[in-house]
Amino acid sequence: MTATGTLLYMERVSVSFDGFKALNDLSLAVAPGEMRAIIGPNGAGKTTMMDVITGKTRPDTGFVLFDEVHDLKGMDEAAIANLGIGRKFQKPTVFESQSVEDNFVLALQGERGVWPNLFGRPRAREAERIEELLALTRLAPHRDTLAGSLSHGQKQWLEIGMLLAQDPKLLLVDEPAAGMTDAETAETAELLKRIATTHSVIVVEHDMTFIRALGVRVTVLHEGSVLAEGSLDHVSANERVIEIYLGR
Ligand SMILES: Nc1ncnc2c1ncn2[C@@H]1O[C@H](COP(=O)(O)OP(=O)(O)OP(=O)(O)O)[C@@H](O)[C@H]1O
Repeated sequence: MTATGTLLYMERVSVSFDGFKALNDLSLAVAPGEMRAIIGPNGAGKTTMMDVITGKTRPDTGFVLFDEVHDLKGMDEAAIANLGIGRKFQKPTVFESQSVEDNFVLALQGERGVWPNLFGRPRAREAERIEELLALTRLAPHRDTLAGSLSHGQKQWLEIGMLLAQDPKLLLVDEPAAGMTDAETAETAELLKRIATTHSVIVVEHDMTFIRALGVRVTVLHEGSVLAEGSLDHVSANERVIEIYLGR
């Protein structure tokens, strides 16, 4: 593998916790404009991998390069976020007492504080971006609804939209379908597919119906390394993948 032409490039990354290797020589490359699904049994290292990319955990060894030139290993979480890496954690964290639209206003104007945001008139470009985000997330009919009154699925879509307000080059999404109804899960797959037309996305998920709906390249992690990679059909036919999933 080489870093040329990649947006994210990890080479032989290892992370140990008290001698236990959560990541063990992990190598992974994601291309610009690619959506990649990461699967693997509990404890495979999926969360640790996301923590390394976002600077929450420092690798003991290996390279992590963003956009070919930025060495993420030496950067803190804020600097990595500023490079254009956004992360959506499993639990939604929206401003429950604000409307959907005002959540987008706050996300767009993040650093400037709440008062000018909510009481000043949004400028033309901001108003346009809000309409785009409402359309993308299909939340336009709920623009005046308080975020706290949304369904679990709608809150997740709102938060994903809020992350996009910062226009990250790479969006990391952690188990978006957890706790969702089947209809919400299908809608979430469609949302990520729309997002992936203009952003790179890495999504960690256990729900195979959701992974199939995404229709993207899948990386299977096991014991901190890549066990298999390819289409869902390709990795599902792999003997070792079948063994670890069926516990044989
Ligand atoms: N801070 C930590 N200290 C000690 N061990 C840790 C720490 N973080 C993770 N681990 C261990 O590292 C291994 C990998 O954990 P990780 O959370 O990355 O797996 P995962 O694939 O995300 O699992 P899950 O699907 O259950 O979320 C696990 O055995 C876990 O117990």
